[in-house]
Amino acid sequence: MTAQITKPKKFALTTPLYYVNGVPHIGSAYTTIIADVIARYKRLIGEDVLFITGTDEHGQKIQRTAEEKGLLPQDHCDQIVASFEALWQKLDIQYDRFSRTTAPRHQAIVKEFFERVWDNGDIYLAQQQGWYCVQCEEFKEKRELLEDGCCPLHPNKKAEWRDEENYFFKLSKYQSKLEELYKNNPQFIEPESRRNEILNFINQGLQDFSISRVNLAWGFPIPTDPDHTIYVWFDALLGYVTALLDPEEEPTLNNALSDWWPINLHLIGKDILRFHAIYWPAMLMSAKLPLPQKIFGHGFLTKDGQKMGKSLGNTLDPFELVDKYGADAVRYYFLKEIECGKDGDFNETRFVNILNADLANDLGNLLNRTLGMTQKYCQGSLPKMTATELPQEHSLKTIGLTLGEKVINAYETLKFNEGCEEILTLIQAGNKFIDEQAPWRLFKEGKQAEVEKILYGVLESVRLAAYLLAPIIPNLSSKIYQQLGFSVDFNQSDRLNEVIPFAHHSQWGKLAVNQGLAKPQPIFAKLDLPSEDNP
Ligand SMILES: Nc1ncnc2c1ncn2[C@@H]1O[C@H](COP(=O)(O)OP(=O)(O)OP(=O)(O)O)[C@@H](O)[C@H]1O
Ligand SMILES: [Zn+2]
Repeated sequence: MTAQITKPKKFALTTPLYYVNGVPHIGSAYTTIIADVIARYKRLIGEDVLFITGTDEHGQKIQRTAEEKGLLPQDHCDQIVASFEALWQKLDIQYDRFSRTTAPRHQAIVKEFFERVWDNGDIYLAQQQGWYCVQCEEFKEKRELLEDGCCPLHPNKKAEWRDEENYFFKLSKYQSKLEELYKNNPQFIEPESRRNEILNFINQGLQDFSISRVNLAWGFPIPTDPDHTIYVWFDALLGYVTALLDPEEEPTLNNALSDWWPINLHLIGKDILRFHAIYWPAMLMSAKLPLPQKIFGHGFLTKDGQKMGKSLGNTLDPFELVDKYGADAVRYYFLKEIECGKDGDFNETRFVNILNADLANDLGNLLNRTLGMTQKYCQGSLPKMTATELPQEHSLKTIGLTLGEKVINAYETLKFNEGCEEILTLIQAGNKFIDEQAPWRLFKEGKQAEVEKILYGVLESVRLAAYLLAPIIPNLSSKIYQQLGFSVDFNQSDRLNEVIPFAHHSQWGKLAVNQGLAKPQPIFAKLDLPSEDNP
């Protein structure tokens, strides 16, 4: 008899390909952290993951930025790309592919795709007149602009009048097909508020959009007319497809789409929703290709209510933030404190307070004090008992038994803040349990079995919390697991599900009997409040 080998499920996800008009800021980091958490979660449950990020390097915005710096566009792009890569390393982002739209093989993919759409009769030449926001690389309706003619997302940049001959894509032809798509797949655009935004927009009737520019050197030429340059967005969206090629593979659409297409999730900010939820599926329909499964548009990190952005310069330096507080702290804060989908203001005092409360006081302290007591009362090894010996009404067991399922559901639906809250409930209950049960008193009274029972329940709670938080705080979870006697590093991305199988470790009561415990060491030192609050 031959054993049946079931192949793991595949999951491909992307961040936007970020414009290289400036070094990455905390907003770019926000999307990439969320995508990394999803990728890590999917790997942990044993799925085969392809996590794509990268950079969008063409267009007027980049050409102008390079000119201002007196650099060749390609040199400018290379410099900025290096800082993106450095930031992802600093934040422990485990991406599989970094897609750059200036890669020569990307040009081959764009050309082949363009030709498909052209052959389908969906491209024509016409006059384009309108207001163009170079920062968005998008035409805007007059009514969308602020009174002074600036784009609301870029209130320091005036939209520019354009009147030129462009190639157009027949978006209007796909109106009813797109309506059908949204109707038959209510989960294609999430969250609900973003879906409604797109439904409202499409209800006004879709207009064809121009997919070429004249008088712009920095980009790929239109294959049928080299006087025109392909519109940066047409090119950029295809960067997701190029990323699917294996490193040495010949760049053809067939090769690119053979293994990982269609992509399961495009994670983006709400600023680029229309491109992904309308233009992109229509372009794919025109090329007769399957559509991605889901577009999720999260909210903005804001400063005084305004979107933080490279163009506006009202951002925070993520390098500084990580240097000061560590990668896990930054990752945790954004996932726990901001509902994925809603906007969130960043405030450093709040940041420090949350981390001190959750990671230093609740989680770190619970591990530390419980391990300390285990050293003192149980000679440093795990109480010789199993979770089945704990009564059904045990307060931590009650929470722990259903926690895994709740947290899985939170990860699957991108409700990370709810997942974190659920886990914190167990941690806080653990601290309360120790205070109430006072094992130090029981130890003095010689009630060793009771002491062991208490410590086991609490250590198991910390273990379960650490496991379920591992996609968010991989370094802290590794430290906790190691102190609990497992030789595990959650940053080891392959075979994690074999070493610490999800089906087992995500459940309550799996701490092994007789496991050797390490000496307690604080996992997260309390942070100082930023200087303006700490005179
Ligand atoms: N303030 C923000 N909050 C959340 N995500 C952001 C923010 N700013 C940028 N992003 C992420 O980056 C994507 C946009 O990338 P882009 O390279 O255009 O950055 P940008 O800083 O918004 O640039 P610019 O200010 O020039 O428009 C968004 O879709 C989102 O994924
Ligand atoms: Zn704009």
